[in-house]
Amino acid sequence: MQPGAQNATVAPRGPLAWGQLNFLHTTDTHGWLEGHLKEQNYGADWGDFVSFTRHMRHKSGNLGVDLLLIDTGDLHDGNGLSDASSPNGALSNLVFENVDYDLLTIGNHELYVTDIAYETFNQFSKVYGERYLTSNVQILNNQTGEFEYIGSKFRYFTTAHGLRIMSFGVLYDFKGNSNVSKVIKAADLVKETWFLDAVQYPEPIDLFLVIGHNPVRPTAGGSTFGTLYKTIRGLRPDTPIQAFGGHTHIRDFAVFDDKSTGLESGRYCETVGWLSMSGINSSTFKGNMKPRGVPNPTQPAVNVTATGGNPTKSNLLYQRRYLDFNRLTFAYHAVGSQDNTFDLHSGERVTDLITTDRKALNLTALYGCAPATYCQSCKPFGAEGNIFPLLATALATTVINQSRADIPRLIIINTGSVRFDLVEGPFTFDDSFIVSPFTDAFQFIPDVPYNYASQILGVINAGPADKKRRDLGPRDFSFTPMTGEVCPEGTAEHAHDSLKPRSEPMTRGLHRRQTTATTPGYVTKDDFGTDGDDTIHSKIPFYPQPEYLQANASFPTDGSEPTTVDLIFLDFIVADVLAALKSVGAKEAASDVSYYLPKTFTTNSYLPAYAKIAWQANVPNCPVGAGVGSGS
Ligand SMILES: O=c1ccn([C@@H]2O[C@H](COP(=O)(O)O)[C@@H](O)[C@H]2O)c(=O)[nH]1
Ligand SMILES: [Zn+2]
Ligand SMILES: [Zn+2]
Repeated sequence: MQPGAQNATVAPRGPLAWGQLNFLHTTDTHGWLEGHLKEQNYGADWGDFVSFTRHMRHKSGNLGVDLLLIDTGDLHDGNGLSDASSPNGALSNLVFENVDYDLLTIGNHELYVTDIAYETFNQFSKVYGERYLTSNVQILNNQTGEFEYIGSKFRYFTTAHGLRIMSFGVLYDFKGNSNVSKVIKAADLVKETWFLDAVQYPEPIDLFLVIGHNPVRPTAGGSTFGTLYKTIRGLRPDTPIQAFGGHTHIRDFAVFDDKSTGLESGRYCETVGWLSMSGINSSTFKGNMKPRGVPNPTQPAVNVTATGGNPTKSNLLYQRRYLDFNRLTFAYHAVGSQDNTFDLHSGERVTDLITTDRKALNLTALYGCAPATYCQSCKPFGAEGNIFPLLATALATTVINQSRADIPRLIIINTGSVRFDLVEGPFTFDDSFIVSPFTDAFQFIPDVPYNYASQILGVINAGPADKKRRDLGPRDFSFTPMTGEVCPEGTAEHAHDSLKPRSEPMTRGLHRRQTTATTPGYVTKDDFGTDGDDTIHSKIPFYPQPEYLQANASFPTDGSEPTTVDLIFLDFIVADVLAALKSVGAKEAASDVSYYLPKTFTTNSYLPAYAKIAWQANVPNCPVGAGVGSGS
């Protein structure tokens, strides 16, 4: 745990059930390897996770069962530890690599920027070798001029206790990658000869493992698991298929059929997914089907939340759990691994490395003192305490081209560029990445007639979901409801609703007010019901937010409308803005677009610039630790 972080106070609901085959799953860590320094629920760091995984491996050995560790990508963009280095991930990947994963796959955030794509290919993928699966992602080899797979297309392997597994790693049909990589669509992948040959491999297959940076629920917009599942099931009617997904940042568990399920394990080092299963038929399995001295999995693959459920004929039994990323949880579940000492030298070394990196990156450098907590979804859009009015003020204050400062301007950003709540108290270099990590720059079209410019926000916010995010294919799921997000109707419903806006799962400001034994946090409903959260939490209010935010500045002071405005927007959303201009009949087009500010002033710049202007005076009286700690 990093200096200043706190441990959780509420223990897990009970011991984990261990089966014949067990999994620990992380996804969408986005650089949060230092842990959540301002929240008790998620206070563990990557060093604690290293100790935990080693204890769990040891325990699996004692129990005579298999344990596989899986990660499904998105390693950067979201935290200073990953994003303050160049290229981002250069230091955090070295921390991440201390976990001995069995299978990993690539996320979209490894492919937006060419340097990062090559760092992933040349460095990260080599650390894990054949365990890094990229069944549908290739990169340009500069030497040969040919595209080659970044990692392995598939991996056929036998576990320590003799299970024979065929595995694939499939990224959703991502379209926002830089031009040095190629993402092969799932519909094409499943027609490729090598894929069909791997599914019909001549050696016995006891289980298919399909991991992907890919929403795990096949019916979720944007997921390609349905395509993969149908193809494999069509050729192999009786073999269990187990999926692990990501990208939508939710806790979710989906039942595909009586021997196929999928787990998705949240985001940002808030969640470690646990899945155990027994009943896999295998002539070579030499371990224990029902390990003794621990609970064993009991749930058949029946969707208990669907009306009527679905019948099961298979012998497979499962348990899924979503573990909170804190030391109390890790120590609780590691008990019995060898002795009473949770911290291992290997873990402590990683904790020290993170501390050293944080110092070297100067992550605690202070821009100002935030006077309050501003959350992404715990308050209605525009309400006091909602982050977006603050961001509109910050944009209006800082996005100024001095040569055009007096010209009225509209500034539009995508709310997806905002990744986390902004907490009362010190606003640091680290926090600047936590809230707004991307480096999207501000473009503009000068002198757009106001009657056109004023319609753009409405058009893009009302636009069909499949037009909203440039990096997703048709049936985009811009909703991304963090399941754990404490939504009034329960989280899984949101996961199925492709029109719900993106949101965030926790509201740190609220945590301070909680005084009962249950702390606010994830409350998940999935196909196995409502008992998946390892620590029982109370709900946090959730309000959907629009996809785009607009600020205005230098408007006439007499309240009249300007005739023309500078229409400013992020380069990330230029295509959406141009399409909207066209749809309202404006003549402005791509050739009219240029940069409003130097490209170095980005979505990661405007909040620090604003904090220096508005929040520096508060620094001497800054309540250090304000907004910190759930349940305190
Ligand atoms: O340059 C960028 C890149 C991404 N975004 C936003 O992030 C999401 C994708 O994040 P995931 O973690 O993969 O879900 C994308 O849809 C954008 O909303 C961005 O704003 N700028
Ligand atoms: Zn992600
Ligand atoms: Zn993603």
